[in-house]
Amino acid sequence: MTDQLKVLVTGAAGQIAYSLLYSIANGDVFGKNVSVSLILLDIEMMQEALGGVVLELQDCALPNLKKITATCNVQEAFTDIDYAVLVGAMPRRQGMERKDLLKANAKIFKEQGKALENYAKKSVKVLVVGNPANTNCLIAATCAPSISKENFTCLTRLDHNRAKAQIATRLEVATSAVRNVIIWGNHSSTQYPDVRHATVSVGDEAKPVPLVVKDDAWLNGDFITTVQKRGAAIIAARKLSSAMSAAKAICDHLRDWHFGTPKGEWTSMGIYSNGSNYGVPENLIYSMPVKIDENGYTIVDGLEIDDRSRVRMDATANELLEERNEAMKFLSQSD
Ligand SMILES: NC(=O)C1=CN([C@@H]2O[C@H](COP(=O)(O)OP(=O)(O)OC[C@H]3O[C@@H](n4cnc5c(N)ncnc54)[C@H](O)[C@@H]3O)[C@@H](O)[C@H]2O)C=CC1
Ligand SMILES: O=C(O)CCC(=O)C(=O)O
Repeated sequence: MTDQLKVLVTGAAGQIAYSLLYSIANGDVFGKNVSVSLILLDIEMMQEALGGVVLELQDCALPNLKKITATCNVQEAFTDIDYAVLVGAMPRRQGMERKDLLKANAKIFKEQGKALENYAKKSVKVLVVGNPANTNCLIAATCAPSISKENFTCLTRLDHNRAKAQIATRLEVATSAVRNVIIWGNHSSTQYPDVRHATVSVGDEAKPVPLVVKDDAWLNGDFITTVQKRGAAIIAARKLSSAMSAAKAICDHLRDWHFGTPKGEWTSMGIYSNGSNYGVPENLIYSMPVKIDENGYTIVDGLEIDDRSRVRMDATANELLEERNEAMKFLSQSD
């Protein structure tokens, strides 16, 4: 494993980045033995604020942090990077759906997809966070045809963590006792948080979550809608979208992608669908359960999908197909 990494974070003067950068720079994501060069990209207007973030990172006196580059220059930002954490995008406000951001944010991911194609290492691993995350990720992947589609992922780990926490709270157990929840589909209110295959540790035994919860009405009702609408609930309360929990989820996603998932566990990631898993259409970024090792991720296969799940999985795929149609219109427009 390499002992030096070049990590780009976009939207670096924004609120998620403010909660994220310390953990990356401190070695909590890529390990304490790796020195990290951080590249911080934000738009020109934000350079003064970004300068302040640099001052603070310097003042943290972190031994792992080899170099910090703050820039609004896309070529400088994307050159030779190992990881691209694409956060920079407009967040939604109260009353909006995430897909309402597509028009504003598609051009960012078109430009950054091209920059990945032209300047990044071909092995670069890309995590798209900016909303609508799945479709922005598809846009970036489409604009970077020489980079493997497997290297493009979007963040659904926040939804995964939310699902886990809801079950743990309900059962009054630690979140670490709950394993193998799944988020299927879009990072939107159509996502399907699925605990049919999840387990909870009771003593030495891992028991199926539905058997321990013993409340199918809750699992098929309020549990699902709470996870689906959690982002909106946070916006309503904070008048700002989630940042601390988003940053934590980004760290979890990157750490698992870099080091692998724990034995016997899977996680949820928005990944490229080639059309051969769980009836998900080809050429979508769709969240699925994956296990990760030194060879990359593999989709957990063979999980039984019941009729109710099928309907939910198709509904979120249909929303992604609609978003893709919109996105392709933006891609066909000249710059
Ligand atoms: N997938 C997920 O689970 C989550 C996604 N999000 C999304 O992440 C995005 C960022 O959220 P926040 O940090 O709260 O927003 P923010 O508004 O605090 O920060 C966004 C930053 O991106 C910058 N930016 C805009 N265009 C850029 C470009 N072309 N290149 C580089 N930087 C650019 C802005 O100047 C700003 O500093 C939003 O789209 C939000 O909806 C937020 C939480 C969870
Ligand atoms: O909900 C949003 O639009 C922004 C934040 C987000 O994606 C989330 O909290 O899940």
